[in-house]
Amino acid sequence: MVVVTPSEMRKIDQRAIEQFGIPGIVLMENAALKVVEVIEKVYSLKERDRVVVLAGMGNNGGDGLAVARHIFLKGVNVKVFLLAREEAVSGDARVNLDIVKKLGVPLSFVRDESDVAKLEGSLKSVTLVLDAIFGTGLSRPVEGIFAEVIQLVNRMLVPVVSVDIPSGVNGADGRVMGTAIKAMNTVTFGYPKRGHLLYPGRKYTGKLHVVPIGLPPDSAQAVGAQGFTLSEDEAAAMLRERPAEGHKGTFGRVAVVAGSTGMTGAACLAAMAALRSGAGLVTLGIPTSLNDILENKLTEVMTRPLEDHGTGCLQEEALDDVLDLVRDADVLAIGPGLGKSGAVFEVLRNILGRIDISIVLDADGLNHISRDISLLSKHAGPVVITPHPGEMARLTGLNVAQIVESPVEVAQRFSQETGVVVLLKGATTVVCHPDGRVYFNTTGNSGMATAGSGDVLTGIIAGFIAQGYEPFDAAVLGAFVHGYAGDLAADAHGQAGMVAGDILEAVPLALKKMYNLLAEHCKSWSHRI
Ligand SMILES: NC(=O)C1=CN([C@@H]2O[C@H](COP(=O)(O)OP(=O)(O)OC[C@H]3O[C@@H](n4cnc5c(N)ncnc54)[C@H](O)[C@@H]3O)[C@@H](O)[C@H]2O)[C@@H](O)CC1
Ligand SMILES: [K+]
Repeated sequence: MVVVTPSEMRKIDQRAIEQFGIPGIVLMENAALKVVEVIEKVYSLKERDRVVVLAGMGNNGGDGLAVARHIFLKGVNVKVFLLAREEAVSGDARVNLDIVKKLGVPLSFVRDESDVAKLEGSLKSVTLVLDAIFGTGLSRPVEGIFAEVIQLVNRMLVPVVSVDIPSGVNGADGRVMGTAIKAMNTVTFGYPKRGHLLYPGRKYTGKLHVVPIGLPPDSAQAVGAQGFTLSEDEAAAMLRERPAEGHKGTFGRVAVVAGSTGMTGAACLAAMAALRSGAGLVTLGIPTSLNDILENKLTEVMTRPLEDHGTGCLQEEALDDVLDLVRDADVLAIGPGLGKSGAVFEVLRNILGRIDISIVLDADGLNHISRDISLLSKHAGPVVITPHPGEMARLTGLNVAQIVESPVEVAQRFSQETGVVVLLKGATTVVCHPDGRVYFNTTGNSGMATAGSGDVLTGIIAGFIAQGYEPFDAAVLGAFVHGYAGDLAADAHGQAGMVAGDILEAVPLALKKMYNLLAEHCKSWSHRI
């Protein structure tokens, strides 16, 4: 599903109106009818119910006024509070304001403290509040009477449906502009906006309903939108067929170089995740002193001892063996638990210059690369990096707060500057392609913020690349499957106590569910597993 920015949405609306001659008031009416449909489905309003509509001066307010009219005509007790002077309302919103007035829909103005007190009285016995104060036209921080009204609604803990986006949430990046409505449901038009999917906006949005309003087909593509998210169906549709006649080689070979003393778990999780995501063969390169431990811990993964001079940490002399290990592989996952010694940096530096298979670079691998990010551009094959905000901070020289505030901008810029696929982990993980595409991942939960979770993700992505997925698709699907497995793990164990091993164990089940979904959609295919 395509995800747009407010400015792309403005272009989409403009194009529908100017190039296709669909009047703006028609789009507004379609939008309002869809909001009414969702409200009826979720709340099944009766005549005795009381609805308060909060309308701003723009088209978002216009939508709210049109919804108020429809609810009024159904006989429901509705009251509109307009947060604007009447003269300030123009265009399509004005048309709807005039209709509301002529129909006699109860209408009050909120201009000062005493009006806010009146609103508070009305909110005491309300069934539902419709928030149509600001939409995608929000252009500055919310202050004054607007902030007071929003905070009042949040304080009263009444059920809120937001029109298009919770008022106060920035549609471009999910930032709260001073204060914002906490909605239980949000009905948005045509396409989800980035602000619905990025935190904190995602939390304020509640359940998101994306409804059609009669826009011309492929509107988002026509204005060059490059954001997207995946529903379960869409993610399942990305899965590659697993040929019945396939053998180990068909499903690819993964080399994992990981681990050091005290960090053998990272190596195990990454290597096993590659197998669990469907790769045919996985070989783990591991410092020699740790080989016996790994041989014991792992059954299906092959191991390859690498020179460590008894230190439990990779030494420069390991390079030839690493190059040999990689010779037969389709992809190299390198980094988890490798440690911070200079020798590891030397190995990494030499590998990047000498091989051309895809590389998934994570954890300590990324910390080493921060010393010289030009190495990323030197690699002849595709590179996927999977930093968390701390690692992204080291890579870019920014601080963590800057990364968390603008994850998409930072990841996108880094991807474009270095030519690598950047998967930036977060509550909403984003994946950026150097060509500008951005994926917003919505699976997963905060129980996944647990040691080793990222190692599992690295393994899954490598496993997908080995099976022939394009590196960007592997990262996108990897983020989806990792989060999906995390959700299954949380169902089984709860978010507090789940550990990375639970996520790993749930990966095959997540994949099975997705393959089954795919099979349901195309019954004729023969790859149900
Ligand atoms: N044809 C269209 O363009 C359609 C637009 N639709 C609705 O229109 C909305 C966008 O409408 P608009 O562009 O009119 O914008 P909004 O209705 O979101 O609000 C913009 C108005 O609020 C003011 N404003 C912005 N930030 C403010 C702040 N912090 N404090 C006080 N005032 C502030 C602006 O100056 C402007 O007057 C969408 O969210 C959607 O709900 C829908 O009706 C569908 C069709
Ligand atoms: K709104």
